[in-house]
Amino acid sequence: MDTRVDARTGRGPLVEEVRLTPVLTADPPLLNAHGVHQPYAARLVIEVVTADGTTGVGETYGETKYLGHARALADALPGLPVSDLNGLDALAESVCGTGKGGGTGTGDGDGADLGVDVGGLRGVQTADKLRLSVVSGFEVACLDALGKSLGLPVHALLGGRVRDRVDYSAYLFYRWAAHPGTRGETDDWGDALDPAGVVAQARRFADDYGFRSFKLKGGVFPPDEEIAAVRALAREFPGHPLRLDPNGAWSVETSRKVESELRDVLEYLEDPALGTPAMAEVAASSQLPLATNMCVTTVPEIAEAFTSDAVQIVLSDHHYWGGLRRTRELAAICRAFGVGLSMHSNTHLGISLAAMTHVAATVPGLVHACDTHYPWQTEDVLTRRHTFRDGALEVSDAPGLGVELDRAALAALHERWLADDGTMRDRDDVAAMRVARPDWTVPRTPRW
Ligand SMILES: O=C([O-])C(=O)C[C@H](O)[C@@H](O)C(=O)[O-]
Ligand SMILES: [Mg+2]
Repeated sequence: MDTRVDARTGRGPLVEEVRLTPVLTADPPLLNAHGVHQPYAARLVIEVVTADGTTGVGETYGETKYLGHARALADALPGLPVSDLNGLDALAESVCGTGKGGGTGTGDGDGADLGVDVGGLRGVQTADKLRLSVVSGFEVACLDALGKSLGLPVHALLGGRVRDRVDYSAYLFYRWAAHPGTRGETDDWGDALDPAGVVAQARRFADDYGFRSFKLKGGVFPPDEEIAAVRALAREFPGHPLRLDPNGAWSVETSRKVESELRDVLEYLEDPALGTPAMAEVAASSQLPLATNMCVTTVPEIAEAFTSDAVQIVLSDHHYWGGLRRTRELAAICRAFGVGLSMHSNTHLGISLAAMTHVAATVPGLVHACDTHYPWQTEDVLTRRHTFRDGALEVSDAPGLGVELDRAALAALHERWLADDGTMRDRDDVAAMRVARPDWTVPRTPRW
């Protein structure tokens, strides 16, 4: 019997089993407004096995607070048709909670606002966003399984690709050569702590991967030093799209000063100031577009930000927006308001990069290269790493995501997670900074 599609219901095969594998993947000592990356970052690999013997893979954040929801959803999912993605959303609401008191499972189900996530780097943390971040990994795994089952690539399930390649930008970080303390892997990038170091890093990104757009993670040094670094990049790469992102570390006044000094070389300025009202003040006098992955990260934040013209580009992230279909919904809302769309990235593995590439391939009018941390990740759970050519990834037409799990690599990264005493399982850039600077505390905002 053909179990791919049920002739009576028109639905895909039923989910039989869900496997969750939390992992710790090596992360370099990348600096940001809050501190430094820990030596290892937690990710969760989700496998959905269906009745026709297909396995789909997805990936999302792996911190402890995500795992509780993921376990509840994994227990509830068997029996649902893998094509029933609206059913997946509803199921997640019932087992994880909605932020409106509707939850019966591990979700806290009350009080939408849980504060900010990882020191605010991922924006506000609400009960809904937590659930959506978990759902995103399951949705990708279901789409991968369904695509494999039907012999179709994920982009086809989203309506089909409108481009053959997706452009990515080089994500430049101030960084140390090695992690302080006793833990962590080493790499051969060396440090980058001044304009010359930033330019050398960008040169390597350009030579090795062909990236043409460059984003510098700022908010690390006083603004004048970061302005000098961007100026140095503009001299080395004249005419290339450049971005600077201090993660809201500047006051409105400082943001305006930086904007006026860099408006001739930047493509956009990303989250110069914290929160929609401050962004709107900066935007009012800015000749540069402002981009965000901090003040617009949930649907309820859209109306104020768009109607006050606080942001001109939203950096979507399918993890916290709730998956690939919701990313396309966000894209439609952005189009309606004349707001641009591109993509944000945290530390992630190749499964998420494949998912980002599939959805990006289907979004019309994607004119800005997407962010990705992937080149910083020396480890992966795939049998074949993604290869950037001319700063872009080819859109795969293989069934599903077009990636294959490397079970030995997955097991090794899971072993590391099991062996960890808990310090690396929850991202804490402030604690990681304290290893080098015991007096380090959460920087006040705005810092400059
Ligand atoms: O604002 C951004 O682009 C990010 O939040 C990306 C990452 O979180 C980045 O800041 C990091 O990992 O340090
Ligand atoms: Mg950002």
